Amino acid sequence: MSFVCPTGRRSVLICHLGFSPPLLCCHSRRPFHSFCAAPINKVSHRFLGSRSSAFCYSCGDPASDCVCGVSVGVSVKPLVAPARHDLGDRAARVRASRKPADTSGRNMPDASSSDGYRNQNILHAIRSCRRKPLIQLYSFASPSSSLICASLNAVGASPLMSACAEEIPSALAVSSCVVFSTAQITPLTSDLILKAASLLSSSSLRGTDGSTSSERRTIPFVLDPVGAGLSALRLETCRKLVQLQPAIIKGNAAEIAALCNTRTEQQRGIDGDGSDAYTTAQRARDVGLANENCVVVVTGEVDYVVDHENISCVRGGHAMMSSVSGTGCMLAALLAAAIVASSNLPTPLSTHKTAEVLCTAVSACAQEVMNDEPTLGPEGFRAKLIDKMYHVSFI
Ligand SMILES: Nc1ncnc2c1ncn2[C@@H]1O[C@H](COP(=O)(O)OP(=O)(O)O)[C@@H](O)[C@H]1O
Ligand SMILES: Cc1ncsc1CCOP(=O)(O)O
Repeated sequence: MSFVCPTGRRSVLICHLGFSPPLLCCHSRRPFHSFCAAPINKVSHRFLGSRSSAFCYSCGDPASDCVCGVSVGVSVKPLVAPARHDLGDRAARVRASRKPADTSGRNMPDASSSDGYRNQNILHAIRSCRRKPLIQLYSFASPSSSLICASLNAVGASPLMSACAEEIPSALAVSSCVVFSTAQITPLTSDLILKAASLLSSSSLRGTDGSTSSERRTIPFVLDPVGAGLSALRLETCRKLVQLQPAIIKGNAAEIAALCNTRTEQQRGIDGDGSDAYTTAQRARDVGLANENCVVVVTGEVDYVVDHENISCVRGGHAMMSSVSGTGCMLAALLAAAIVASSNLPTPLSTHKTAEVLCTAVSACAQEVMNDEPTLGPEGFRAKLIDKMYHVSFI
């Protein structure tokens, strides 16, 4: 059964109304038997009676374990929770449409088993930054550029795609975080990227106030090794960037496998090739690609986030994401914005945690879009995904 918020802001759903007292609408504060987009941990404590418990509508987990960060509503159940299949029709459909657990990584911690930040809405945190995070992006392919710019703008960050060698110092001086991609690599862009990355890691970068980077905060960078296994130029450029210590490397399993030297055959295009993402994440840790200073995100049907000790997985999302060129690049750009937002939080998140909550939030948005409109095709999905991220909000 679904309801529309009286303020008209969001359509939400409550599966079961056997609770007391009535819930309050998060936007209008009027008694109303549903919630509107709100962090589930906040609403559950404030509005639920002692005889009720809340389950996230989006992921189906108990409120306290929910990691979606973009919950669109909760289903309210009596305290003694009935079997999961008894949840309301739509929630059951959501669960049925979830991606199957990948068996090889089955027993590993996933995002929902983490600490008190599990409900952190990182997209909201990006929007809440006092100054818009400015993300400088190098060498992204034109098919991805519009999606990257739209998604960064949607969450309240600013994209900058300066591609001029002479402009590197001034572009970097105003950047909050940088993303290097090999999407549209040429010998010229490779030089450009490496020049910019070297400047980032040197102490000679001057801030707009004349200070050097060593006197102010360091500017982190994210590496998106697009098609790393496709050509020697891509692989060599990525290898050199890895030496310069990216904060996050984000790639599909084929790309990360190429960086780990586990693939000898040529990658076919830029898409994932069905390599096992979990094994690849383990390998990234074993060979030191993922280390104390560098988190590796291996994307695919299940995303894996790995550093020198932890591997966690993020389930969710929708297969439609792999039908849209640029969703991987978009994720890299949003990860960069999330790094900035996280460092501005009163208690900054670790880079591992930042990557985990960002992947979770993007996956949840994608899943919600397709749950709302299962008949969407790739073009509609693309637009709705941006709109969904734009409307993510806290009460
Ligand atoms: N089958 C799938 N189901 C759910 N999400 C997916 C699927 N395939 C890819 N994604 C998501 O799409 C985004 C891009 O991942 P991927 O397609 O692996 O990257 P790339 O576009 O770089 O090859 C990630 O957020 C990932 O979680
Ligand atoms: C079409 C294309 N060609 C080189 S890079 C690129 C887009 C990459 O998109 P994705 O983010 O899905 O890897």
